[in-house]
Amino acid sequence: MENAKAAHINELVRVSEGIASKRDAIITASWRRCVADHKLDPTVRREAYILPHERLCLHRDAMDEFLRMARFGLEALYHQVAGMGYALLLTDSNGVTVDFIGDRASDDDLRRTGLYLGADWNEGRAGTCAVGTCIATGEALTVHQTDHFDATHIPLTCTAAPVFHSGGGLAAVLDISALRSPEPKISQYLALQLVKAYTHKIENANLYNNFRREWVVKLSASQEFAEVDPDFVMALDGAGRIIGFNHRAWQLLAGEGEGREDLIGRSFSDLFDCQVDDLVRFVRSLPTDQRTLHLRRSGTPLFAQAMPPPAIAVPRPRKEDEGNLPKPLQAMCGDDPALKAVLTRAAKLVNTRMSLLIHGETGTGKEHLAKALHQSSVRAAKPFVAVNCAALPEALIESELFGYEPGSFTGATSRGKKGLILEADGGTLFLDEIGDMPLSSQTRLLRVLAEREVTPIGRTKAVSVDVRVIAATHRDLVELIKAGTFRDDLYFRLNGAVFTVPPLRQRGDLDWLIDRLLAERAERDGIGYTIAAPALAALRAHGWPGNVRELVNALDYACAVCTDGLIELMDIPDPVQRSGVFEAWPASAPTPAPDSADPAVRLREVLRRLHWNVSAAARDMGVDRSTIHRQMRRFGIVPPHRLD
Ligand SMILES: Nc1ncnc2c1ncn2[C@@H]1O[C@H](COP(=O)(O)OP(=O)(O)OP(=O)(O)O)[C@@H](O)[C@H]1O
Repeated sequence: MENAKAAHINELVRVSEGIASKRDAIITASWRRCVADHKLDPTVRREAYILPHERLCLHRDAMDEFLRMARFGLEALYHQVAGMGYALLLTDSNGVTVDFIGDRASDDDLRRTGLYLGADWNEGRAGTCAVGTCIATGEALTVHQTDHFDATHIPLTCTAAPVFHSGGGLAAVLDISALRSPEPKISQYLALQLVKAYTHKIENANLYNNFRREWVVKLSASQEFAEVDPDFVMALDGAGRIIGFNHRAWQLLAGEGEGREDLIGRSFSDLFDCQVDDLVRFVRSLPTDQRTLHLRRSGTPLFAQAMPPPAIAVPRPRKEDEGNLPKPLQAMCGDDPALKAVLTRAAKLVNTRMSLLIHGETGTGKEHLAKALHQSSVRAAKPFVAVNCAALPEALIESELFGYEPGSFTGATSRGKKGLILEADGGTLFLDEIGDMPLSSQTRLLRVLAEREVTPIGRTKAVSVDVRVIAATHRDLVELIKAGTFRDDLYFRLNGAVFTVPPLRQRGDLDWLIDRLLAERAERDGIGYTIAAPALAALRAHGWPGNVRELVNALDYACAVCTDGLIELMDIPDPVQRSGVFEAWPASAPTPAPDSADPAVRLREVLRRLHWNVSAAARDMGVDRSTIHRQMRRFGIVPPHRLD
């Protein structure tokens, strides 16, 4: 045995030095990666590494819902191979074994060799192995006996295949391994086919689970299999765009050089000779042998089955919905075409259960819009519950949102807590600053959205809940997804429809808004307000970085300090007066003497503070980058790196 290990190490060294080998290319490429990239020494043997229990729990918690769903697939596969000496491992995308089924009689051997719960099979740690190399390449493969990099693993045969998320990223790896096997690698051929078949089943189950309320289209070359075991599965939103897919669908549809994520958002009718509205025919009206559609690129015919979203009882639109906007939405804007278009589209969705996502800078009125949507809907008589995800401490967010049973954790009150989601039952839950929600809460929120159930902390049984979720953010969620701090599956659930509330400086109805807010204050205070021309000019000239909130505050201040209801320039808050001058500064004006209230000095200060980053300064001052550039030219401000 020691000789075999020595020969193995010799071969590894030769291959890593570039000498050709008869082994599969995927194996030799991995050996070279282990030496060149992972800096593993072929002569050093490493025992299997099993994560401590607490760390394993973190890995398991992060994919809790997926694990529950995949368990059935694991058990079904284990039944197929029971008695043949195989153990089954499901690892996360880092190679940590988060689920495991093995023969109890071999428990000690399995644990020692790392075929066990908590074992880390990342290629960087374990060397060439089925799980690690599958993660590194995205390919299904068998790593048989001396294919392993580390001589410690030579007795094993391991076969693994990737399981992808319905949004494209790697979700998990399914592995089937044995402590002993015949020498020829071909002996594992059936194991490879089985693992591939089960990863496909798990992917499909995950997709159906994630998109229970969307159109799901199943396609197969066989009429009989389209329903029961389709090859290609896709989820579509109401506009017919792809929002989820299985790996085979990606292989079928992706163009040259396209990544998995590129398929998201593609129009179904661009890829197939079929519109989303035609899918209804594939549900029941056509005989099964006529339920075919064709791939546009190649003309390939495929049999189709479609699962429609569950029917939602939408009450007949009220009279006012038919032409004009519902009153609460109407009250949000004057004659601004961009905002009007947003409100008109939103009005059509008030009574759907679709989750909505509202984008916009701070203070633009995202919560105001969410409330107006709630008040315009049939849920108006039920609660509107707003949660600021950024303001809730991470430790409290779960108990605040999901509630808890009496005494379920240290610090829990003796009466327990209902939780904000259940408080909103029947009404609307507004999740402000959703981009700041911690990942663990995102996982639980996803389950609430998918299953319409909440499980309060300390309770084993879920409680069903009926909420309309509207989320808002001023952050770029796609960037957060790329950075790994926001779940892509939650994003796809939330963005049933996306609205962007324009910043106040871009709105064409500022005068209307000022009038409206003053009229509201007049009614509140029992006094009529008039605004003098210079004061109005200052309001018009301001950049409003704080948007409507800043305007509301400015007018509240002006109403409080003005005399006899006449708002003069001096009644406007200082910063607004000043930046009014700043914005309206004539191009030919002489450069003013330095003074901290001076716009040139202020701009220079902001730029210096933000290391001369024009975009950051524009954000800080609530104006466009072009305004900053223009004003730098006007005031002769030159960044230090351009001085020479
Ligand atoms: N169209 C509007 N008409 C009247 N008041 C408005 C309008 N839009 C916003 N407001 C008022 O402006 C203030 C800020 O609005 P809101 O809280 O909805 O903004 P937001 O975009 O949710 O802010 P943040 O991102 O900071 O949470 C509130 O006092 C709100 O009542």
